[in-house]
Amino acid sequence: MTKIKVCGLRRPEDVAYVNELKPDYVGFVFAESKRRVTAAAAAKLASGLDPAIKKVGIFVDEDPEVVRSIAEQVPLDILQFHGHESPAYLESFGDKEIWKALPIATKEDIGQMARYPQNTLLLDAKVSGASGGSGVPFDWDLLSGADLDRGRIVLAGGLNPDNVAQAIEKVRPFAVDVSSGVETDGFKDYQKMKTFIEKVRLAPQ
Ligand SMILES: O=C(O)c1ccccc1NCC(=O)[C@H](O)[C@H](O)COP(=O)(O)O
Repeated sequence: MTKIKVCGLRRPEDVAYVNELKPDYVGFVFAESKRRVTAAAAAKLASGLDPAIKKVGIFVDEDPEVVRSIAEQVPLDILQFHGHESPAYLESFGDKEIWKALPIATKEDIGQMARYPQNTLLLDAKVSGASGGSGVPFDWDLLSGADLDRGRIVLAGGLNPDNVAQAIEKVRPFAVDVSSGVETDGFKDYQKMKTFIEKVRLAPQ
């Protein structure tokens, strides 16, 4: 079954929605973003989460000491990096599970996948001026010929209830990641989240 990550939780209502709908992962954005949360706010939200839902912290070219400090305050299961982090930077977090985001717009971008053989890769749209959470899909056909069996692939970028089944059929990712596609006016929307999760669970696997 394709796993589901809902990214960008920032309100107690968002926690109530995911506790009911039970995606596999939720994300807290600690990078520059309209969805940014402080470590204290994320810790409070995380304390109310169903413990079966894994917590992912999102960072962009952050000082590793700041990442470590946030991971001490918030019980993060996974660190997700959306900047220019090198393999050595990622290795500095030891055994912690890491997801490395790669922005994709061209076939050349696919070549970056080989740089990170150890990590789960999150393939996202490359959008000028945004590190993630843009709500824009990339051309999934760019992945034809890519080594999608190299390890876990998380598909992100502009997924929504209307396109997620097609995305799963085409890419067969380990997980799908959504943020903008389950929002209305910049806030998480219960009905969209519910429909998105239903579409994933009903998609032929
Ligand atoms: O969501 C953000 O605002 C964000 C900002 C900076 C770096 C990463 C960010 N999000 C990371 C995610 O995992 C998003 O879910 C992913 O980029 C997909 O977002 P969307 O296209 O809005 O579904």
